[in-house]
Amino acid sequence: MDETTEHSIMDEMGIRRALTRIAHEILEKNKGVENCTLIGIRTRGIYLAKRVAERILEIEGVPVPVGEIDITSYRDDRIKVKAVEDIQEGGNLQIQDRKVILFDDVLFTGRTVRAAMDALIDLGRPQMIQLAVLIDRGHRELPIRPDFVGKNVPTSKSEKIEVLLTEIDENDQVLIFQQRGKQE
Ligand SMILES: O=P(O)(O)OC[C@H]1O[C@H](OP(=O)(O)OP(=O)(O)O)[C@H](O)[C@@H]1O
Ligand SMILES: O=c1cc[nH]c(=O)[nH]1
Repeated sequence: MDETTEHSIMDEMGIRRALTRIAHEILEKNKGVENCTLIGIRTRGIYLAKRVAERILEIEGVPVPVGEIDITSYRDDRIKVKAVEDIQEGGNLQIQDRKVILFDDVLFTGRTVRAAMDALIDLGRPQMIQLAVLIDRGHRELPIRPDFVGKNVPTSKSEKIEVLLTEIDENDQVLIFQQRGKQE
């Protein structure tokens, strides 16, 4: 592995509290979740969206549709469109005229989110798009600002953030690394 000097900056409890707060903030900003659809960007954004939907159900007693988007093939100039799938029901999700809340684990340059927004707009015209991220590490290269943030983490460009989630990793944790060979 390239990375050295690893530090944990968020543990399981910290992630749980941040997602609970984001669930409350989504409910407050949207005055409920009527007409809202949560869409997670592969891979970990999907699990974050699912967890927040579970919190919203607990708090408000209202189910909110959750979908996923895989933008691997859209990054930068690639234009191929892939379907948004409903990971709860296995079918396609309607995003036309919906308030779409996009989820990703880390926001860095903003290129992934831009690609996701391009793909969504190709698929149908959402009423609006909001953005939720677990970690905002700065260094934006595009004018993109999240509406909901688990934790703002000032970083140098030579550092790397890694989000671990129990759905696919050994535990829930956020790590920061100094990448060897990269200048601060
Ligand atoms: O704002 P950006 O500069 O686009 O960076 C953020 C993206 O980087 C990571 O994905 P990555 O492409 O590293 O793939 P991964 O999800 O498989 O780690 C992360 O999951 C975000 O989607
Ligand atoms: O530090 C970073 C930057 C982009 N994407 C990540 O997952 N981590």
